Amino acid sequence: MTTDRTPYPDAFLSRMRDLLQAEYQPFYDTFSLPSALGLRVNTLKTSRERFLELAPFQLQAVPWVEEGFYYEASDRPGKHPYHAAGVYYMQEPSAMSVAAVLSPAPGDRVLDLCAAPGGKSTHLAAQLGGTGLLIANEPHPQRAKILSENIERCGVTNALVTSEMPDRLAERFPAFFDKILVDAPCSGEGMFRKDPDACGEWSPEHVTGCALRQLDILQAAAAMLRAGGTLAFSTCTFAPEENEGLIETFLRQHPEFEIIDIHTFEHFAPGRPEWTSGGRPELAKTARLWPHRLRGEGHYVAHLRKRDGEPAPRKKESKSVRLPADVISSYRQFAEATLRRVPEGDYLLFGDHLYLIPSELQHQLKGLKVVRPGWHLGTLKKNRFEPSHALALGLRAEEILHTVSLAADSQEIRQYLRGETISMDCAKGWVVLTVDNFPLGFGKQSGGTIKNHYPKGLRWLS
Ligand SMILES: C[S@@+](CC[C@H](N)C(=O)[O-])C[C@H]1O[C@@H](n2cnc3c(N)ncnc32)[C@H](O)[C@@H]1O
Repeated sequence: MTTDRTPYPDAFLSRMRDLLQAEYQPFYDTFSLPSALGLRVNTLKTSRERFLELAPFQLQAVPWVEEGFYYEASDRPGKHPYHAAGVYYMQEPSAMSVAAVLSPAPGDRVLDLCAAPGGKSTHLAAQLGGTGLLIANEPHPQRAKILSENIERCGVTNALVTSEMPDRLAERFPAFFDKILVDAPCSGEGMFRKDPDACGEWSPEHVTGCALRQLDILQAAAAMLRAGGTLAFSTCTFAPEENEGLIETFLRQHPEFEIIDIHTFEHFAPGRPEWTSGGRPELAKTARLWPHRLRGEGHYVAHLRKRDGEPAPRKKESKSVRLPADVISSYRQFAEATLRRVPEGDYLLFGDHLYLIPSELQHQLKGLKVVRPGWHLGTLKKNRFEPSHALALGLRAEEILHTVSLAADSQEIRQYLRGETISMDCAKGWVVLTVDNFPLGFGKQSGGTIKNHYPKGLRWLS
């Protein structure tokens, strides 16, 4: 039931009033304020400083993430060619805190278990800087596709996208990962202001159901973390059952885990042990992001370390699978004629599609639903090689022999993003079109015209 004043369920509001007491009014007042809009610079593509020189937006720094900025609605960054080039990811500012807490180190094996649409996966990938390995998993097939497109747009070359239930992955990857993120499906109370329709599904029973599902997901995550590894658990809800209460239940069942204090970020408020049945004081080391205390939506983050358990399996020297010689030679012929750096490593042929994949996973993927097995290089078509969009977006302009550099406000950029041909005399054959030196995609020049290879599904409407 809702009051006629707000779309928010009465039971939700009265629970928040009981929990927050004197803080309830400032909390409640935020529901009539606009949500903060955020974008995060993709450091796989550029630095924070260079972005600030180039970006035509009204930006203010998000205090808890160096790469994060607030923008104004009139900036419309989703309509700028930089977005198509993966220069930034539009992400709710509080949500940026989670990868900042998990903070993977170069070379880590990282799992993002509930990953679509990919805000936190692309942040984790940027932190890895092309090293190590990221598995971004999303069980819902349609959402996994969107996740995969975002991984591609952001130029991530060391990630796999899977679409599995967590327990199926846990069978395959025991004690495998150094860092795991569980950004759990939740009752979404923290997003009610941004999206009042999200209230429709809410009920006290829904909250209980979410907590049960989160515990299952956490159990699978625990099995996949190596001894000494760390795990971040986050939700965008206020319900204690899905936050401190869930972590308390998990710790009771998993004494090998401990909470790491994340109060190095001054804007975060401590977790609330008094809102759980057991009241374990260390729950105060988890963090709550409150909309009345910072410029962002409601979020909860817990950072856990697995003290002991199985060590990570050693990296296996897997024998790379040999591909037919004509496949490799057709790829190399293309790459040597088009690129300054030829991406090489362990290849995988998936139908006609050629990928580079992390070698240690060659034999672990069989039987899993894999949406993107690695960096898609291109497709073999009757003895010729056609490069993929992912190849263009995973390269830096300096790594490409022939680029056509377009200004962000040029007519040609809009033509290209709409899928139109462009009249231009440049190097014959494959070229990469760039916006201010950020690759946007392939085209093929002949007779003074560049044929458009920007993917049909991504094209801008006229
Ligand atoms: C909060 S969203 C993730 C947002 C994402 N991390 C991001 O930053 O863009 C939770 C995701 O978990 C997925 N999900 C639902 N049930 C799941 C399950 N049992 N195991 C793993 N993920 C699940 C949902 O489809 C949804 O995409």
